[in-house]
Amino acid sequence: MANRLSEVKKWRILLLEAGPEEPDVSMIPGIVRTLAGSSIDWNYRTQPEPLTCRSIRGKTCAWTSGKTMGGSSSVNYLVYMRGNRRDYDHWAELGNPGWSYKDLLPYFKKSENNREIEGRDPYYHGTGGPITVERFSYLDSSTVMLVRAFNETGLPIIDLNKENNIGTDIALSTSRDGRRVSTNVAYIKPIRKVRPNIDIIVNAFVKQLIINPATKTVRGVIYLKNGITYRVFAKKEVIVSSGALNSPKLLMLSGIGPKKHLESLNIPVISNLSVGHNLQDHVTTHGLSILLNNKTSTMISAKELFQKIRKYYDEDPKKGGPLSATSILNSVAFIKTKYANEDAPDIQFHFDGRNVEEFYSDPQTYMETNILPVSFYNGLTARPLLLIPKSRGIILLNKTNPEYGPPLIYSRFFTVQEDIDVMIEGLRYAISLEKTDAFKENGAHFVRKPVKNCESYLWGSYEYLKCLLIEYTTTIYHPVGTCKMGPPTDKEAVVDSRLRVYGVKRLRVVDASIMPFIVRGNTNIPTVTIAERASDMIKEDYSETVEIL
Ligand SMILES: Cc1cc2nc3c(=O)[nH]c(=O)nc-3n(C[C@H](O)[C@H](O)[C@H](O)COP(=O)(O)OP(=O)(O)OC[C@H]3O[C@@H](n4cnc5c(N)ncnc54)[C@H](O)[C@@H]3O)c2cc1C
Repeated sequence: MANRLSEVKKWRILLLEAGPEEPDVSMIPGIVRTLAGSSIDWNYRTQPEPLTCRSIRGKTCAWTSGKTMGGSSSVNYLVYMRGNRRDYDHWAELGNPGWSYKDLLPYFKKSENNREIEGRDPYYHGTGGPITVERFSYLDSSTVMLVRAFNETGLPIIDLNKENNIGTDIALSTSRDGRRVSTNVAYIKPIRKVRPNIDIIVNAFVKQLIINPATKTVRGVIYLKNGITYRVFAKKEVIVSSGALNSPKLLMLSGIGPKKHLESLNIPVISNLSVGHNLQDHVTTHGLSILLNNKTSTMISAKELFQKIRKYYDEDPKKGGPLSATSILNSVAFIKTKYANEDAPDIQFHFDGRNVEEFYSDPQTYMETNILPVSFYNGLTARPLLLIPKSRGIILLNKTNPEYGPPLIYSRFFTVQEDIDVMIEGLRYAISLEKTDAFKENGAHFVRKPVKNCESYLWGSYEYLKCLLIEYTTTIYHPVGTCKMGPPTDKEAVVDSRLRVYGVKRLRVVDASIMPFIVRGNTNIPTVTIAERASDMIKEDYSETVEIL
């Protein structure tokens, strides 16, 4: 947003970011796990609930979210994915003109600098955009094995970023020469200190919007930096892009949200809207493990690990090797189970590497402490993701400390039975991969030993798989929907199709929170596309022609 809006020479843009500058460490794809729980993570956790995260420490799940320039795109797993045509056509059908797949395809292409264009259809892919997109040069045998295995089950190997994404492939990544390309790297770094009309303040925590209660007009924001409170005023408008967890928090603190909830906290209500409702994410489980054999295990000693790190640092300009990639995380497949009622997938598969013995000996501790680079493992965890959940969560303000305390995240995963049933289909599909030649040749097999707290069920049975979902719940951190876009007739809508907040003037929300329904794929590029689309809408609304500085 800040990049595209500052293309208009006569506009002045102020970008406030609660976190610090993006640290160098986040550039290294292979050590992405170290970023969760670090000082550039908001370190939020879900609230305890009966059907989720029961065997995770404190019966709550971590919900990692980036707190740095680039936001979650600076801590994410770099998978480049757009979702399915139906996702966007559905948004438009709900009464959101301008958001169909046809409307958005030019914006997907606009942000993309695809360095593998020879093998791809230029109708769908762009080469002139700020986000470099390529495959990691490092590939290990398990990554290839998984795509081969899915292919053997009948899934075609396809470009997963066309309109229909039922199939499998090794995913593209938002990286360049073995380094992360976050939105900060792509959009902000190139224009910083180049365009005189953009100011960026980091470590600036926005506490509240300044709203004239009589006219319901947003005038600016109040932010805190180094213990000092500042008030800053906008001539045109304020755009909130704090992500699906923090945008609803900021709106509610400013009096925009569900009346009853705000009144219970003595917050004067400016606009009574369903802010924080409609929370959706791609839920999955840590519970299912695949063991590899000595030949395909990539586990290394501590000494070798240090050598790899040194090698990564020394390589220039193009980084290679295991630290330059997120290896196994890039084997992706999309399937349609018997529950899908559209010609589109309802399960996506991701895999993660793990040390199987350590996981089994103490799953809780392993999950909270595993920060080994992702390319080193002796086993895998198979993660079917629920692409179109029916359950809906909610975000509320923290009663004891609404301003500085974390928001209360009630994921409410699996509160609709069908979500469990679809996921069980996904888990069974994953287990069926064991029969493929690809698995057999790689010596890969499922560990048929029940995990802790699910011992009373027969491994592989419906009840056992359900137990994995409820005890070892996780998401891959794709929260969306909490400031839902919709027409005025939609009682849950928070913003209209031009992303203006209902009942308040001069305020928009532009981030993953506006998605009315979650997309069938990873959410970074869809969010970038929302920002690209919204920037043009804002320029249209002010009838501005762009003159690049
Ligand atoms: C661990 C992880 C792995 C992921 N993996 C992938 C992946 O591989 N592929 C993919 O496509 N997607 C992935 N995602 C999801 C994707 O990164 C997000 O959907 C996307 O970045 C969301 O963008 P956003 O702008 O809505 O929010 P964010 O990126 O979260 O940005 C919000 C920004 O606002 C700032 N902020 C919040 N509150 C305030 C405040 N009060 N004052 C000032 N600033 C504030 C935050 O610090 C942050 O910088 C992953 C996410 C995570 C966390």
